[in-house]
Amino acid sequence: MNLTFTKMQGLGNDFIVLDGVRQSLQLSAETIRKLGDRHFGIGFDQLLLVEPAEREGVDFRYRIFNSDGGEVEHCGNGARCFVRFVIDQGLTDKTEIVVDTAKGVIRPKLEANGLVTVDMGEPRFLPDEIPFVADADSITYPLDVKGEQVDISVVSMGNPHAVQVVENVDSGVVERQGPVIEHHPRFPQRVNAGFMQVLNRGAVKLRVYERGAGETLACGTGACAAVVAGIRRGLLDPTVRVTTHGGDLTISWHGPGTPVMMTGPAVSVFTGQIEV
Ligand SMILES: N[C@H](CCC[C@H](N)C(=O)O)C(=O)O
Repeated sequence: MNLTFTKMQGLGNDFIVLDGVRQSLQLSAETIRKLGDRHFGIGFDQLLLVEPAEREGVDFRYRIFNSDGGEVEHCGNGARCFVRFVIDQGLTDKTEIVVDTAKGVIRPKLEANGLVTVDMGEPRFLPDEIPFVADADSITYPLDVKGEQVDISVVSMGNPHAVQVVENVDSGVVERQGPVIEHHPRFPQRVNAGFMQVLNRGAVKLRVYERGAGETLACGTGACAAVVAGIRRGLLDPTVRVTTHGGDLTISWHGPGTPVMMTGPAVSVFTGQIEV
């Protein structure tokens, strides 16, 4: 089958986006892994599949697959690229879109300045909601990382995140601890491992070693989880600039019962075709 795809990126977190509205697509995990291979395939962190809405009041459905072939619940940078894609492809004439994802409904909006703002939904914290193995709910949890004792916060944005506050994100801690935390036995569905360096109450640096993809240049849900964790720890104000290796995101959260809001860029790189 000849597959048309659009290569996109949000702060260097890169995707291929497929139109599952005008064509019916069923891709196996093996095909997704092959497409995601940066040497033998196209290469991406995640594959985004745009599908027709399945119910009233929703414009589209959007599915997300990591480069390891696994389907996941949510992707923040991907949500921004999704909006850019459906508008560029003429699949909608709206600029504010209601989208069904595996984690629930999100509402991305293309702003007049070309950036995209996404209502990322409410964060969840209870261990069972992550999922994370713990005896009780807490702001932080001690975690043994192959002999290193660290304190993490756990946050679900629909997908699981373990967030640490570190002195220096570029000290080697991401390379050393990221893969170990991703596969830590206390995370039954694995986890995205975030490392946050607090610069001041309105600015952080963040690196994320992602579940099923390894370290990415930026992680939207990871930025949301990190800001929420920092606010709950009393370290951050409600609106924060998150600086990643791929660039800056603006994240806002006003406490329990409110959604996390994310604003950032979305860029189409090229469109191509490939035989699958
Ligand atoms: N890069 C995505 C996160 C993908 C999440 C995926 N790595 C997982 O949850 O397994 C983002 O911008 O939010």
